[in-house]
Amino acid sequence: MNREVRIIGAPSDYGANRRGVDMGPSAIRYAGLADELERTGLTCTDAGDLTVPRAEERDPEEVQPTAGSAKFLKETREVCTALADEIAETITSGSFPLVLGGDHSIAIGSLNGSGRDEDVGAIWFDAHGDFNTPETSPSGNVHGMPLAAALGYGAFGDEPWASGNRVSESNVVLVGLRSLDEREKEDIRDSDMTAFTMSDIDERGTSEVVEEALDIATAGVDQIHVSFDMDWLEPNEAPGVGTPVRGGATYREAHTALEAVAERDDAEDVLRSLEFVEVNPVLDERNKTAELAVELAASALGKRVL
Ligand SMILES: NC(=[NH2+])NCCC[C@H](N)C(=O)O
Ligand SMILES: [Mn+2]
Ligand SMILES: [Mn+2]
Repeated sequence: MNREVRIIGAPSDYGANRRGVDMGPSAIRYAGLADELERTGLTCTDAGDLTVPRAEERDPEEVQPTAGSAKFLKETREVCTALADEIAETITSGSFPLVLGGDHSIAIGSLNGSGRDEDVGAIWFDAHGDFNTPETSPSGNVHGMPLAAALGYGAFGDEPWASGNRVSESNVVLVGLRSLDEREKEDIRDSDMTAFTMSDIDERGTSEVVEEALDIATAGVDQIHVSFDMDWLEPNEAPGVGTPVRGGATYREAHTALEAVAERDDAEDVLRSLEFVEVNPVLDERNKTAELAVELAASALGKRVL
């Protein structure tokens, strides 16, 4: 990474069913993000946190799980619009946006900001597909919907964020899936995205899968957004997440994956923006998950063992 890194906190928990993920950005900063990036040889500035509507004012009705809806859409729109603007400005100014979530709903803003002026691809490291729509979601939680939202599926087709970006669907690659809802499976299969499951990683190995993901994500576009959900990892490595799923990536696989991203970026300048989401300090063990996010951010941005 040869650009100045600009840290942007997006402390929203409106897309998740468990509170606490709004404290993710502080936990990651507290775990030493800026120092670690500087030790890696990067210059970085911290833009602070975006303003998020006050949780105290949330509608208690919307806190209940409701299939076939999208909870806190107004608040999510507000956060994502601000985030998209911040990312687009950061890129225009020649810096590199490193976004700290917050739950994964903030990625609607990240994809919009990253894909505002240019066709972009995306790699999505996640246990989940995050491809539900308000119609298909079993939970109503928008953190299970950001890819469908940014690409304008279902009721999201009417949202300004669907037409407001140039994310190219055939350049979107999901990596390491292991928990999908039934309708979501069908919709991923029917989409133009590419999906690699945890079984693909078991059979072929992390390096090969991530190299292929990078080839697909960058085919015909210059740059990509990388979205990293901490629940991609095995829960014992990353206990501080709201929706843990067994059978995740190991500590070493996670570093391997992000080192591959960094190497490709070194050679071809492919990284346009990067985010780490779903760190929930309330559920964490002594900030372990935030500390891991710091390590992984450094790997993605060029830290090497030797
Ligand atoms: N970003 C996440 N952790 N997403 C979890 C989504 C879980 C489930 N598929 C849902 O729609 O509710
Ligand atoms: Mn996710
Ligand atoms: Mn997830």
